[in-house]
Amino acid sequence: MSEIEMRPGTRAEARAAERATARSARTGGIPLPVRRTAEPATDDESASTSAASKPSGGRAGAGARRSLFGRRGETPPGPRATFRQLLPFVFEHRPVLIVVAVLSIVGAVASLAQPLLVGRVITIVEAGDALDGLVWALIGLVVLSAVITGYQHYLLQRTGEGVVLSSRKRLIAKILHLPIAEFDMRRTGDLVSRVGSDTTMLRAVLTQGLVEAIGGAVTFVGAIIAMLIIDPVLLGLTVLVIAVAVTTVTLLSARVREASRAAQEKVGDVAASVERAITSVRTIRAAGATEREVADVGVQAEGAWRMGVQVARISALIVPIAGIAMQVSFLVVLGVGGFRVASGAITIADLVAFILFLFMMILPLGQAFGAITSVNQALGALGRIQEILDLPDEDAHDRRIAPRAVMVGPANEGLQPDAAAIEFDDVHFAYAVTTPNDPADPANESPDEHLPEPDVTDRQPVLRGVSFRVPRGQRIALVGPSGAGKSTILALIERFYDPSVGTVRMGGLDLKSIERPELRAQIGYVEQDAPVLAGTIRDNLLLGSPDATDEECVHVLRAVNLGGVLERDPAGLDAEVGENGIMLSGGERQRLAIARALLAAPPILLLDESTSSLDGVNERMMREAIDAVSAGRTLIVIAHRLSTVVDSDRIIVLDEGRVIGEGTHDELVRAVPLYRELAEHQLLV
Ligand SMILES: Nc1ncnc2c1ncn2[C@@H]1O[C@H](COP(=O)(O)OP(=O)(O)OP(=O)(O)O)[C@@H](O)[C@H]1O
Repeated sequence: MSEIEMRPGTRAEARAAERATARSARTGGIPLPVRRTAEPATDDESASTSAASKPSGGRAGAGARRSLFGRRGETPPGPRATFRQLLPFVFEHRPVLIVVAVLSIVGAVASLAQPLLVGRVITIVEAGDALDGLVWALIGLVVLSAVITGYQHYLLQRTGEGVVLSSRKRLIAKILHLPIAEFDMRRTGDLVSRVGSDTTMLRAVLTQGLVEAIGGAVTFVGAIIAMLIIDPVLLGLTVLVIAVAVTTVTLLSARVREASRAAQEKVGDVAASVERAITSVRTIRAAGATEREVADVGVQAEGAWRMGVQVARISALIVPIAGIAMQVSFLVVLGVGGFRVASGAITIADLVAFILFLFMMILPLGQAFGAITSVNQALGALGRIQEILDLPDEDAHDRRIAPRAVMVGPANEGLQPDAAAIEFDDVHFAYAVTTPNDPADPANESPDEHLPEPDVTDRQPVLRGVSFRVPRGQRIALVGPSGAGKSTILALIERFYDPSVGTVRMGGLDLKSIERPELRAQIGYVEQDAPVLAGTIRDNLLLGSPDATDEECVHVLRAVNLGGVLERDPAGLDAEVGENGIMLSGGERQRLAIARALLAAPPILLLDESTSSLDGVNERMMREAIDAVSAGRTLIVIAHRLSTVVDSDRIIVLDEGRVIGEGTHDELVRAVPLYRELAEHQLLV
């Protein structure tokens, strides 16, 4: 299995490895011991980790990863959608579809009238009578059919685009509301592929599928009735041939659906690999790994190609089956029909009309076969879409446990003024990691759907009984070795995750009783990594405060020592920052993110200090920025350079998920060996 294929299943491990590599940089070059919680969780601890951090998408969650664990290159069954799940997407466009259906019926009737007119023309010509307006009527019918077909085609294409649009909107809205834990376990590229590629498959249902089948059905039934009237014997023979073809196609269609779903999953794998390669292009280049990455993505692309070819192979069987059915029935009708004309059972005009009706019957049959293929392909893709749509939102769990949040009305209503701004009370937490079972193990087969159940394994605790208080208006620093759990503490305050045991409070209220938007309105959060989005400086600043004026933007930029970036580019606030803010230095990115948080003027600011750009100038600028932002608000800073936080009101020292010391810099240097070690390495004592 390639490195890329392994990736999602081992994400936490990969992350741990990355952290290990970055460790010395993160501690400012201090050779701190790796603080890994190697011992197994106690019962108490593992119990404590379950509820909140389990991935919500249990079975569904496994689907995205399942293809990566396939047996001998086969893709095990993945998420499947039913025809009923497809209907809401189609029925959203009911009015247009009704128009199309009516047009189809009119077109079908116009088509059905043509053989009758042709038969009539032959009879009149045979009798030597005048045709009068019959030819014109025939031409009119042909033109009418063509116009109806063209307009119907346009309407269907347009509606197909509408289905793609609405499915994309629903999917992206759902993705952006998923619990953060879902993103820990899913590959970005695969999610992007579902929005981009899977949704387009739904279009085919309309353009080549369902609605044309309505007109087709009318033509088909009409033709059968006409043929029955003309010659039941000939019809019987024709139906026999066609019944064989229909049975074969129906059997093949299930395989089309499965192969199509697998093909879409492979496309998701390709997208995930491409996303990884592009987002890490500098690292890959620097590591001389470009060709290997190209080859790896190529392998993924070939996987997608192989599955695409498999779909083509199965679909290709359907086309000749329809063709053979048509030819055989034509030959049968021609041969047997010739005998019947010779024996006087039917006239030549009847035979010609019968043959024309035969074509009319076979055409919708071909359409129906096409519809079966495209509907099955769409169901394959819809399975992947529905898998995400069925996941609960971030706040779904809250709605179950707290139907009405304690805080109603303005965000700070209900907060107790004299309570601590933030308080951790015996908090335990572990990230849940879902590892798909090996599908090769029959014990893992779930009998009903043959889907291996994910094995949700609670991992070692990251926080173990953490308690501390952050009084209002104070500046608190969290320090400790890499992996001690500092960023996790901020993630719990933001409610990206909930504690497994214990309580986190804001203003005396359990965070779980505060609705997330209200909670987050109280908090500014500056992440450690990639905190800047592609776009302009203005885009970045206005992200959380869309109504801020230019003056306010410039003011916060200056407050964090970023006035310079405005001067060096004539575009000023409209200067582009590049993908992930690549056009800015690491320190500037961090300060731009602080400015963004500052603009919203939150009473509480969480700052996960960057581990990079720790040269003297940046460090000074960061210290000044922190001074500026701490005025009049509660500030919790994760510090990797103690110099930026020595003058904090209090410093909390964490190690292996526990608070091992708390106090001022001087107190901690005296009392906590780990802190003294940190301070010594950073030449602060
Ligand atoms: N999303 C996640 N999924 C699974 N494990 C995670 C996740 N985030 C962090 N961890 C693990 O939790 C532990 C604590 O991580 P955390 O980021 O809180 O540490 P930290 O003290 O902030 O480290 P650093 O100083 O290096 O940023 C680490 O072992 C890490 O691998």
